[in-house]
Amino acid sequence: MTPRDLLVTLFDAGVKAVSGEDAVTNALTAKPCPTPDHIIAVGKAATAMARAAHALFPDAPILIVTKYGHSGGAPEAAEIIEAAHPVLDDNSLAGGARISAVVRDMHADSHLLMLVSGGASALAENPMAGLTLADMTSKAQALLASGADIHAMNAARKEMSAIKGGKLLAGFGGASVTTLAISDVEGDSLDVIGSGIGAAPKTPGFDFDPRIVASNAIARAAVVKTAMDQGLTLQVNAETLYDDINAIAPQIAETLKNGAPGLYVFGGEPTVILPPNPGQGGRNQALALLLARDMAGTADVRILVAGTDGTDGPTDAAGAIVDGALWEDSGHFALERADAGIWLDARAALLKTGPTGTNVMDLVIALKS
Ligand SMILES: Nc1ncnc2c1ncn2[C@@H]1O[C@H](COP(=O)(O)OP(=O)(O)O)[C@@H](O)[C@H]1O
Ligand SMILES: O=C(O)[C@@H](CO)OP(=O)(O)O
Repeated sequence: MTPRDLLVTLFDAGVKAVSGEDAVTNALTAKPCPTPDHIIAVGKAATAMARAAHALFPDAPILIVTKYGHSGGAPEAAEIIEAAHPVLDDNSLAGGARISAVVRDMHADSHLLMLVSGGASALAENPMAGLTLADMTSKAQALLASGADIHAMNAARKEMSAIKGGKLLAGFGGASVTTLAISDVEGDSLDVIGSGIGAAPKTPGFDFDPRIVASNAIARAAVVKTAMDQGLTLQVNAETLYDDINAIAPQIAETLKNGAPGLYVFGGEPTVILPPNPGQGGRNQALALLLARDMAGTADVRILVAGTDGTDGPTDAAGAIVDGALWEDSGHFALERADAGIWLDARAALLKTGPTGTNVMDLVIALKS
């Protein structure tokens, strides 16, 4: 296996361990929930999670609200709404309205199964009275471009929303709710995932069983296990990617240059400050290009940087694979213009997986020989 193939194999193993389908099947096999009267799946991994729930409860009606292009393979009878991400659009309002209606209309002894994954914040929205779609999109765009982390983004979203931060389930009049969530946030808190669309206020008037069924830590553990099965030595496994990419790249480069041969795995979700009129890329492609710069001239390290959802920013690449031989000075211009995607594509360094059916933030996997 080439080093590049090995990196892709390790990434695939990490993603598979947190796949929407396996996460839901395993959770409901380990601890079953009551037969749902309705299944609501919302987020980028909604289709995969819904498929697993449908296999267990084939008669339950299903509503899927997911990103454009992410509903392939959905159960035939499912009601599907596709919407925009990371900045919401009219369809996000349609998704939010439909979710609200389903929850509101459930009868007194009903059970609701909520399947939540990252992206739900933008994909389904119901603005507080007096706010328009334009109010919400301009706020989201400003926060995204300012490098705000997901906690700051979601605090603002909860204030403007009538269905986030536990407000959706506050309108549930049934008997019980099971929320299964795939975490794409630091700390794996249900209040933050999808801005808390599947969370409940402190003492809900129904039986509530919330569970985190997949996370970045679970993905990294699978990467490490697969690598060790191949005889590699683990040097670092850490969830430290929670800073600006310009701060993170030199730190990782130092660790790799000074460290022993073997496997280095980092997880998290770095932030990016975008220039006006950014080019093509995402935070993983930008971080990959920074690492190519910082590792330039080295011969013993190869690094994969990718989003586990398979779509890095508004592009069709998951991320990139770089090494010390890739860098050229034109990379500086690509970095300034936030155009890493074009630069990496021209050098056949992009990693394209297509939507993966899960989303547990990002992975940096490095092999030092
Ligand atoms: N041209 C670009 N270069 C680098 N980062 C970008 C670019 N365009 C968008 N981004 C970043 O992509 C992120 C949104 O990507 P996305 O993968 O959809 O989000 P998430 O993984 O949080 O769901 C934002 O952090 C944004 O700053
Ligand atoms: O939906 C959201 O609020 C967040 C966190 O779950 O996900 P994303 O960063 O994909 O928008």
